[in-house]
Amino acid sequence: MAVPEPLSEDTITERLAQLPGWTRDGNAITRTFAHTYHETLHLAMYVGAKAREVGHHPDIHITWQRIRFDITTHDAGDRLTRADFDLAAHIDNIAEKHGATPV
Ligand SMILES: C[C@H](O)[C@H](O)[C@H]1CNC2=NC(N)=NC(=O)C2=N1
Repeated sequence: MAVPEPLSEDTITERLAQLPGWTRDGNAITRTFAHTYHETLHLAMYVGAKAREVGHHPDIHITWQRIRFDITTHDAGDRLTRADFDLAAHIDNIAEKHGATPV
């Protein structure tokens, strides 16, 4: 399979501007939501199902009433690609649908 192409800095800036709430952390993008501990577990499952569907997987960090998603493309040497931003948009939709509060 072809190696995914890392995005240019200009494109990263553009795509990030379309995803309010997501911030850059080096070569990853990250966003945290608040919910009950139980619901963060549900959210992880729903996002996991979407990740399986699209073939791109976020790192998921769950703590007390917080869930954080970190996304980068490992196949591109941990660089940002369009798949990262597409997945972030899916996560926003899922989080909103399930009543998670942006932090
Ligand atoms: C073959 C398969 O599509 C790849 O290994 C995918 C799976 N999910 C992935 N997820 C993420 N975040 N980065 C990847 O490089 C990646 N690669």
